[in-house]
Amino acid sequence: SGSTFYERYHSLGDIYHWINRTAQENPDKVKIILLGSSYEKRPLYALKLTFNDRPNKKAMWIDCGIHAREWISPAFCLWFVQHSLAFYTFNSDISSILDNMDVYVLPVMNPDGYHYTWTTNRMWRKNRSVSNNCIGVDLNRNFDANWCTEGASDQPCSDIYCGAFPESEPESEAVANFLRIHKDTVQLYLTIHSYSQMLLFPYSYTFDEAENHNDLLEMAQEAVQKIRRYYHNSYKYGSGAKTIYLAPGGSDDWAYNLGIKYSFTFELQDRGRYGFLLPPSYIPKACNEALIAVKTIALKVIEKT
Ligand SMILES: NCCCCC[C@@H](C[SeH])C(=O)O
Ligand SMILES: [Zn+2]
Ligand SMILES: [Zn+2]
Repeated sequence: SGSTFYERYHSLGDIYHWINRTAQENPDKVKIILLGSSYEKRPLYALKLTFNDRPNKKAMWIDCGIHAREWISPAFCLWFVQHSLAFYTFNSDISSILDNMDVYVLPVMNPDGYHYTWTTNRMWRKNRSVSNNCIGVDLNRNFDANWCTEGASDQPCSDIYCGAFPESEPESEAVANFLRIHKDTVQLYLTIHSYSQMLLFPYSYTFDEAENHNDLLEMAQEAVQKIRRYYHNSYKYGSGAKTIYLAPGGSDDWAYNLGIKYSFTFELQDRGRYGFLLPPSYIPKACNEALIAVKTIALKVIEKT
């Protein structure tokens, strides 16, 4: 039997069509926001999910596809939007989240790189900006958070090239600009990556603990316990520096320092058997695991604020 739309990976063009179709089919709940454009002048579209007109509601942010080869990431953003629209009335978790928070979803933060993995090099990670003799900046090293210290490279040919300066790239600048403007309403920042099955929180640019470390640790622990209980899969969790590696200039650390005190990086399936080439048949389980974790964290944020 043919798998459904949400159990397949989609080209950039298909995702742009999905964005337009989803907004058209749900005009009262879904708005398209143009955040800016990529280096190659592709639009950076985010969807804003608003399920009621309650005044001065808070919001959460999910970005996907910052790293081009991590195809399960955009697949999750599409999965999340579809699940929210389809299950809002039936699922109490989803409805209590969406009753309390608007959700900004950026399905493909790095469209040039994503397109490049479909046409030319499946293993591409960075964006496609041209520096002197190499292409691409690692957008997750380009934010203004201890920028270009240990865990990033100042070499343009490196896969962790930090860029010429913080927010040198149109993609990271567009996201940073949006979050700066909305920092008082966005309470939860989530950025979706693959692979290695981890739930990470600040800091990754230092081994120092974040001021609400215990809160973040408890929330990650609870989310990981839910994944284990419902999907029998194990995820690691903890601060980025200790749990994965030192990584400065990251969007999560930057959002945290901006004042978004609940900030998490997800590393989705798997642990290396397929890695970035996770087969489409794994999309439902990988996305359901991420979904229950996102719900758990979002509900805790609502509880605490
Ligand atoms: N903000 C850094 C979080 C930890 C590293 C995350 C991974 C995802 Se592929 C990376 O950017 O190397
Ligand atoms: Zn990544
Ligand atoms: Zn990764």
